[in-house]
Amino acid sequence: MKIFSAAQLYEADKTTVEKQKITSADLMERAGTQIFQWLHQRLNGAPVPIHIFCGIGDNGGDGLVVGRLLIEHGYSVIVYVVNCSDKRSKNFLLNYDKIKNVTKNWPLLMKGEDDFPEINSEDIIVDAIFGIGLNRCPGGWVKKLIQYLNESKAFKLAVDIPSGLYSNAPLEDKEAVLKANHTLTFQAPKLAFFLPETAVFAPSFDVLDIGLDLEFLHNAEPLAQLISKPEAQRFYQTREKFGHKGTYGHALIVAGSYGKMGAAILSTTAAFRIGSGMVTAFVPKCGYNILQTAIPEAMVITDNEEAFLSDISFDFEPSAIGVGMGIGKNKATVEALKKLFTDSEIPFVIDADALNNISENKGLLKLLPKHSVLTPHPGELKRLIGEWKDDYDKLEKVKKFSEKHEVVVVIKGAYTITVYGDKLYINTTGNPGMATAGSGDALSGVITGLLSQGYDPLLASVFGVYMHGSAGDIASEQMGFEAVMAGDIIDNLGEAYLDLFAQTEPENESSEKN
Ligand SMILES: NC(=O)C1=CN([C@@H]2O[C@H](COP(=O)(O)OP(=O)(O)OC[C@H]3O[C@@H](n4cnc5c(N)ncnc54)[C@H](OP(=O)(O)O)[C@@H]3O)[C@@H](O)[C@H]2O)[C@@H](O)CC1
Ligand SMILES: Nc1ncnc2c1ncn2[C@@H]1O[C@H](COP(=O)(O)OP(=O)(O)O)[C@@H](O)[C@H]1O
Ligand SMILES: [K+]
Repeated sequence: MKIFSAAQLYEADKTTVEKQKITSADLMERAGTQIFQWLHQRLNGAPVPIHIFCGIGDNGGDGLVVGRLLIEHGYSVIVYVVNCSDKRSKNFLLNYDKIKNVTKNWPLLMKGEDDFPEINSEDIIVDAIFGIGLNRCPGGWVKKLIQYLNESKAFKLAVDIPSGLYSNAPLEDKEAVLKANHTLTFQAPKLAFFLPETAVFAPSFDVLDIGLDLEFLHNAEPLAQLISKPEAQRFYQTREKFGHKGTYGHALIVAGSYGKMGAAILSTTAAFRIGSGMVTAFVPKCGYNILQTAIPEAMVITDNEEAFLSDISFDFEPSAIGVGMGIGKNKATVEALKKLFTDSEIPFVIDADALNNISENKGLLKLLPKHSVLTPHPGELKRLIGEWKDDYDKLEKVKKFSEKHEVVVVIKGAYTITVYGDKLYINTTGNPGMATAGSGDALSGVITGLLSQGYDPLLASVFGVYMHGSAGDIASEQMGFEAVMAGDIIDNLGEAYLDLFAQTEPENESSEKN
């Protein structure tokens, strides 16, 4: 699924009106009707008070449509107009008139703090104050209203986007954004829903299809691609009936040091579980018995040093190399990395201490084979590219870094974002159960294992991140977030493959669940 900018959505809106020969009011009616249906399906006529806060633009117009339809269906509705300006939009005015036909309780005009209503915790708040047309940070009493609503325990449903959030620009004041419990967004999710600083305001959302022109949406270059099951299914490469272990490559995992041999075990196992034909672990001497005992399927080569890596030499040609998990920052290890990067031509997966060593010895970057995959968590990324002002600045810096060094960068997080050149791929699987030691080691093993099977570096990254998250989701469903350990993610990679093509109940066609 594509993520578009606010400007592109306005353009899509315009094209749709022209091509479908409808008015923009018709489009607003579609949007409002979808929100109404979502609520109606869940409330089923329940007499719960619904407070709808409408701004004076088209987002407010949507709120008025929802209000009218709810009133027509007998719901207990109070509509407020957050009267922050006299410049009301055409479609706001049209729907302001229309709502007067269905109720004697005209919308309440709010002009300041004295007008803030009492809201009970069992009530529902619909936030239609600002949508993607927000053009400055909310201030004055409107900011206070947002804070007032945030303090309420009532369920908060945002229309299109939580008010105060820009769809694709940095946050100015986090005190001036509505903290929605759920957001119903039109046609395409907004970039702000996926970035750490802003995603907290839209922790869950549904995308409502309002029938914007498909040709326009198809041809428009998105800000980012969202990777869900349909995309992952397209990336999957079928296992051949007559394939043998050589067909699926020989991955080399260069990992571990004294006290951190678990990292090598996790990555090696993950490379196997994702489908590598053969996996060799390269570890310091102290890891020999540990690896051979923990993973009998793996071959093991040891360094001359007992406790850390000093010379990474091997006598076969791996089809992919994953390096860095738990290797530490010994000087000899940095030299060993230098030689490894210089001698190899195939793309690497670079993780953990290999990233930290690169950050401290930037010359190593130049030695990396093109299209290598770097998998930093936010701390490692900061060491690699320096501080950023905000999430958007971070993305721009990573794009530049990716272009300059011709590498894929996987920014790990709740929504992991893979960056390649100026393209962004946002993953949708994964959960807080995965915030546990070693889950990153599992991911680097997964990506290395996919590379070894012939997936190209970008596909291996995007598909690997999806599968790793999906395995984490299955593990969490089985045992709850808290109990998940990295090994459980790896153990469920097989289930994640099965889930990729499992038959499921058809979803409501008009909405995509997040
Ligand atoms: N595009 C689509 O496909 C469809 C879009 N639809 C809906 O339209 C929504 C976009 O509507 P929109 O363009 O009218 O903008 P909106 O978000 O209501 O806000 C603009 C108003 O707020 C004001 N304002 C802004 N910032 C402010 C501030 N800090 N403090 C105070 N005022 C501020 C600004 O005032 P001004 O700058 O003119 O003073 C202006 O009046 C979109 O999110 C979706 O819900 C659907 O109906 C159909 C399909
Ligand atoms: N809240 C979360 N939601 C989804 N995925 C998460 C969450 N927290 C962590 N993860 C995933 O778990 C992995 C953690 O990696 P990392 O921080 O390198 O762990 P470690 O260094 O312990 O191996 C990443 O793939 C990250 O995306
Ligand atoms: K809103």
